[in-house]
Amino acid sequence: MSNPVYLALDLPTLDTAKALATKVKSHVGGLKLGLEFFCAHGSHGVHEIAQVGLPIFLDLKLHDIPNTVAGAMQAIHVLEPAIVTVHASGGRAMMEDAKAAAAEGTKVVAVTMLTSLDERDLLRTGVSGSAHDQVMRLAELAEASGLDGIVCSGQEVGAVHRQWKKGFFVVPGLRPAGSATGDQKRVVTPRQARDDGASVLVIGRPISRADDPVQAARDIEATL
Ligand SMILES: O=C(O)c1cc(=O)[nH]c(=O)n1[C@@H]1O[C@H](COP(=O)(O)O)[C@@H](O)[C@H]1O
Repeated sequence: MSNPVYLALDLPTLDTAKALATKVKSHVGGLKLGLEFFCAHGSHGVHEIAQVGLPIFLDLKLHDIPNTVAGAMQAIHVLEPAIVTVHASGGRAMMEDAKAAAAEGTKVVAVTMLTSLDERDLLRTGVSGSAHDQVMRLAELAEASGLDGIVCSGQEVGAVHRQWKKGFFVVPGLRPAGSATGDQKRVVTPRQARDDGASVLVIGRPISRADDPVQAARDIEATL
């Protein structure tokens, strides 16, 4: 089985991101480039990181009217990402058009409820009920819209997997036992998420901020 860990390269410079990716590349299965990276380094940065030779997850979390999101999806064909994110709360038409505009080999997955939110945060956005119900509702909408899968926390992935057998599930908010959670609120261990059906494990700071990132990546790999 290939390594399910995608390393989140949320780092200040292109050089540090590329150096880290090169160092840990034998111990992770892919590289995730998010908003911080893309705003700073754009397409040029993505091409640079692609040279490391691992699949690229372009985490742009697109959320706009259908026409605009479809245009953005078309604009990134040239970057050949393995995975791209949109927000499920953008609605069915937006997700349908995003998938229709994506390149053939790109998986489009919908962010349901960010792992940095808990139920009190959800209520403040006007949504009452549990994180579980919110994720299940948006997962159903993403599946009906023809997407490949969703992003959710490890606390919900088991339930979503039981409901959507062939879905592709991206799980961030992962922390090895005993490590700092930082801004993440719905957290599980990488092993727990994998056992519950995660297809991809997104891990950033537990590797990138470790004193020895290679050892941290190896230690996580050994638990899987
Ligand atoms: O879409 C994501 O990747 C994502 C969704 C989500 O709900 N929570 C979440 O943390 N992420 C991303 O996953 C990564 C987690 O990083 P760490 O908390 O440092 O492991 C970051 O790059 C986030 O942007």
